[in-house]
Amino acid sequence: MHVKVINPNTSRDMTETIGACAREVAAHVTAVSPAMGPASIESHYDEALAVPGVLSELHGADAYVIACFGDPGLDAAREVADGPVLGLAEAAMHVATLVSRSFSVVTTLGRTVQRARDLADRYGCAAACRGVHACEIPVLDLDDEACDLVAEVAEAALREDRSEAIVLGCAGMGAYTKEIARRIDAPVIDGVQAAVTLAESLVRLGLTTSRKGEYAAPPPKPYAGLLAEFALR
Ligand SMILES: NC(=O)NC1=NC(=O)NC1=O
Repeated sequence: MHVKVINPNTSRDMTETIGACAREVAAHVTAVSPAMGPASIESHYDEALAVPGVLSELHGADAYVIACFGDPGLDAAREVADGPVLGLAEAAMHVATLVSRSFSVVTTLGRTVQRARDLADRYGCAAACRGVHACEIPVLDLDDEACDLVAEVAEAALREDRSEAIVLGCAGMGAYTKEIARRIDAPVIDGVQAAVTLAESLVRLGLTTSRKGEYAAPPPKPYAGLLAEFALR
């Protein structure tokens, strides 16, 4: 079973971190980053510019994970991938509802908070998502020292929201998962590990994206300019 984990940003260190987290829960994982895209994703603009690169990587595996908490390009990926596709937010939020009645999201910048709330609503998890809290830390500053800050925000989130679990709102936080769970004595869900595990489960169930309707293959048409190189068709 081969799961391809696609880091939509082009920061190699993050791709390494993401791959290491994924390999803790799955045997055959390839962690990649597209040749083109933003160094990190912290805005709608970054997210839009990350999608063509994500779509160009959807080949050569049994299942795919889009390893960014905004789930960039998830719906488009499901129209063209040859196996199931999971996003971090969707996977982590659903896993959180399997171990708690309510969860809080701890994310990077305040400007991405509403996006996380929108995704909770889209995935049917709005009632369980008691709050989204930002650490106000840029994605590429999520180094070892940042773990303390993320843990503090997680502890405060549980208290303020009266929630029962924490969803980490960035692929770059995955290395903190066990340490934060130890400090706050509550389940902490890393989207990378949740998505990889669910991806493998779908393959084991013999399930992939339905082609009946919204996720049917896109209608054939020309794609002009640079997109012609990346359009998977
Ligand atoms: N909320 C976030 O900042 N998400 C992310 N930006 C990235 O570049 N990767 C993420 O997971």
